[in-house]
Amino acid sequence: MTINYQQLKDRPFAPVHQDYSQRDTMLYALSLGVGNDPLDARNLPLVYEGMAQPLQALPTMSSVLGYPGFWAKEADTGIDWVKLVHGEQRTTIHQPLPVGAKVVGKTRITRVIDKGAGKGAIVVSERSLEGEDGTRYATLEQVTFCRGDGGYSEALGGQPSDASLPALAPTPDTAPRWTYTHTIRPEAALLYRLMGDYNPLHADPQVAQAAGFDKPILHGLATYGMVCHALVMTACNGDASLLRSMHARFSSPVFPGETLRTEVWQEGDALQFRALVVERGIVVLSHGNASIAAAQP
Ligand SMILES: CCCCCCC[C@@H](O)CC(=O)SCCNC(=O)CCNC(=O)[C@H](O)C(C)(C)COP(=O)(O)OP(=O)(O)OC[C@H]1O[C@@H](n2cnc3c(N)ncnc32)[C@H](O)[C@@H]1OP(=O)(O)O
Repeated sequence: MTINYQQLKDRPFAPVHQDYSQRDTMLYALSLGVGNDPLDARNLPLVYEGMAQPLQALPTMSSVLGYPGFWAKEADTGIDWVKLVHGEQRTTIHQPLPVGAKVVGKTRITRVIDKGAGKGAIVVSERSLEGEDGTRYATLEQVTFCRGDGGYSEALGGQPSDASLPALAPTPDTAPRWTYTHTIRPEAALLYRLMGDYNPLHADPQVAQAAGFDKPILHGLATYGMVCHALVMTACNGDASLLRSMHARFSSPVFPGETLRTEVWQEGDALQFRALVVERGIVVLSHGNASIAAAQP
């Protein structure tokens, strides 16, 4: 299998229409473990519709709506799908997501980048998430690191390679303003895949081993959703509607059952963040940059 640059750039994606309800919104949050700390009532408006504060959708729910599925597995892509991992996710929020709506996701591939033989290739796709009434909710950029596809530009008589996305700033060396800890349930990946990413890497031990991991790893977007929850609980003081953008790099795999600690820095409306696995002491999500609607006290 070899990536065909032009075929990939031109790959058509049918618009994905989705009608989701407040039950889906609560299930999304529950799949990330929201609510497993019953003593923190600020979590309840994300998972329970009966509070005085109305139910809210976590902003990263946009990453599972209008999602085109695990299309990299289709033979026409030429991608060695077993070896791919999610590299980065960048989300720009135009309007807070309703807790239920009819939406449509429109996906296109914007960049294909050769990192060199033995290193990998990067595929960047962009999805516009819109309401069926034309409201723009979010623009999502997904960076896929295709570990098995490096050196494609030398194949097929020579192929182009696009410029990389602008680099994300690393987090500061100073102490973070906030930390927030999530206990990741052992079955978290089996639950999260039901949000629409059925990549067997997250469920099947044999596929995980073929990809070079001891066991199935957690979806990058599950870690991303947990970190978004941490941002909402800290810098947004529980108000999910304040988040305006959230960009981050997946720097190392996370395994279900581990403990995730998110660290957050704030300067005015700009946030920086990263997340570590406590048991192994390693950074798993880095280069986190976000913005919020107004500086919080
Ligand atoms: C297409 C269909 C869509 C499908 C979407 C995804 C579907 C999901 O089901 C899949 C998942 O959720 S996988 C789980 C989440 N992701 C991960 O666990 C990946 C963790 N990260 C890694 O393993 C390494 O960082 C790794 C392997 C990514 C890179 O490590 P190294 O090879 O050691 O990289 P390094 O030598 O440090 O750098 C080489 C060049 O690559 C750039 N880079 C590094 N990490 C990156 C990352 N995470 N994302 C994007 N680019 C990255 C570096 O900047 C460097 O670039 P340059 O040579 O230009 O300086």
